[in-house]
Amino acid sequence: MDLGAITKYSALHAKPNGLILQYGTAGFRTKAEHLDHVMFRMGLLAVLRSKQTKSTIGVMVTASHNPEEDNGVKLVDPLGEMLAPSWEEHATCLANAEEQDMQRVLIDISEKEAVNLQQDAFVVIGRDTRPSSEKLSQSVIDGVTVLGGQFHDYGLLTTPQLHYMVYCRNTGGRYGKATIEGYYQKLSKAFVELTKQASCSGDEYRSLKVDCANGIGALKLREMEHYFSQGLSVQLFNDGSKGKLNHLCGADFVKSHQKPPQGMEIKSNERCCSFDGDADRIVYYYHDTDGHFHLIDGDKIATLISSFLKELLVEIGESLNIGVVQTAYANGSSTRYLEEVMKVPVYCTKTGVKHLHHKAQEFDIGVYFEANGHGTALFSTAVEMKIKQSAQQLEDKKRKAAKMLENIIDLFNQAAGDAISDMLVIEAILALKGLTVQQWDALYTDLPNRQLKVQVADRRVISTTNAERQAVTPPGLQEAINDLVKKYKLSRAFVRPSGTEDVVRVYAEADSQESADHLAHEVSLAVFQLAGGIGERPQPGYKAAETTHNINNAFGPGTADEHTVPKQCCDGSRSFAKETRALKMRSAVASHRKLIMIN
Ligand SMILES: CC(=O)N[C@H]1[C@@H](OP(=O)(O)O)O[C@H](CO)[C@@H](O)[C@@H]1O
Ligand SMILES: [Mg+2]
Repeated sequence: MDLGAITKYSALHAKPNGLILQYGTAGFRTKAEHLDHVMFRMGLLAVLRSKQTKSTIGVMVTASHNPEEDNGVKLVDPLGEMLAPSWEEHATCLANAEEQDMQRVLIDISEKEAVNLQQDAFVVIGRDTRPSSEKLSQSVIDGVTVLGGQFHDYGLLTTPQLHYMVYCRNTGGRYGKATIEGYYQKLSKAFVELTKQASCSGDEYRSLKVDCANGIGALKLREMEHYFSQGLSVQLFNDGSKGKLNHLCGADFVKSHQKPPQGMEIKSNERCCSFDGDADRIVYYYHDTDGHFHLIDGDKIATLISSFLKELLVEIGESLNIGVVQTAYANGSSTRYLEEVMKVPVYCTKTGVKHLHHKAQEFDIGVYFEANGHGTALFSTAVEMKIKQSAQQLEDKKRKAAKMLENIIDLFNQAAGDAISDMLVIEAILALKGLTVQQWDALYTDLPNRQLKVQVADRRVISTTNAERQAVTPPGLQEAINDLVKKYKLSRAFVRPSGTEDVVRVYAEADSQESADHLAHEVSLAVFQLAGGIGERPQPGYKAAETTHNINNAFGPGTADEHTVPKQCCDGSRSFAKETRALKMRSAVASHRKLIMIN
């Protein structure tokens, strides 16, 4: 380690005084202008991690669904997964070290992790379309180079494409070719093979409207579309030619506001979907003939996928264990449907895909999705081999099912949730099963729900257990929530400190939108009173409703307030549900009566 060179170059990427950032659920995220030193230092850290693991490490420059002015960075571990937790701590230490402490921190990390400094290092870098991303990724490269690491800069990539590249490079090409062409070819070949097998189609034309959030997804989907055009025609909206990244569009906007994005004209019953800013999340939606908006979120995507996989396994005659992994945000109706109707075991983990991913790895086939549309399916190596064999050996119908499963396995991005890959999986399943978007939506009816956020002086006063569904501290909070939940039917509520913003999130679910709204408000008040609320008391009518563009994993001076956008009013999004869903809900409520109540 040339400590002199590190000190010299580090001074060119100086840390702003007093700024403290934390490696959160999705790496570092804050205003782009505060990130130069973090990028340089993550270049250094990626080299150490690469030396330690003797593998290629990825660095992705993106702030996903955050506003265009923000940016962020995260490291990708050898099998394309999120950085190991102990290294997240190193990342936080290194990012916050004062200039004079940099050498010591680097040596500390190397010693603690027994890094062989003589080992070669290789780092691959990708970035999204933000104006700040190119310069910031150059700072990553500076960090890599000064520690003597080799690198390959992929330039513009979606986040899951970078995860794919890392996975390919560390598995000797068995997973696929580590080029953008390799990615397009692997996925498209599997998709075209699958759709060729579809004899009937629920929708007359296989066409789909895609809102690309004015982000990288537009560029990559445009590059890719001719590879799979035989099986699907896509119409791109919010492709970055005029609108601002993530502004009033994208998966996060659609999910949290439960309304369509701007810039997309939707005719009734047309199938539409939205990507987020770095194309690792996807949600579907449509307008029914009465003009009502229907959202199909990650929970319903997981249901479609797992039921299809289960059917194929039955057809092949294989009894492999398949599990679905969700978080506490999963709609209660989805969990119930999966467990009681589909008879699939469901597990709940903490928020953040790294938790879901790890749990999903425990099954032969693990399907995981966050409600916001981030997820994928994982297949154990043994399953992949078994299915490959079956696709060669079995007869007729069974063989056809095994072949389908083989292609589906290739179509998933098993390194990370991937909007493009998930979109193709969903389109293939709908075509193969001859399902329309309405039929898919009708699998179950979501319980009305509400998400709010509350500002407190220090969100760390809230600690949770049981996959974040129960608050352990501050004292009295969980008891207060229990009492409130008892007042409503089919109700459930929980609170947790966000890992990406300086807020406490509140989630409530009940038999009607009014009840869910009331419960969420009352729980917000309990948080405000018992967990040190600051600013205005939560008001009914959702002044403190979830907004799309709030960030904060910063604790330092000049960070918290600066990055919190003014609270917006939510439009009570599901008001349409009041009249039109009354009927549907009655039957959902009736069937829920059989359930053991979570309250
Ligand atoms: C309720 C919710 O959607 N939370 C999101 C959000 O995490 P929070 O820890 O809730 O801020 O950002 C994460 C990273 O993108 C994502 O994994 C997660 O699902
Ligand atoms: Mg994202």
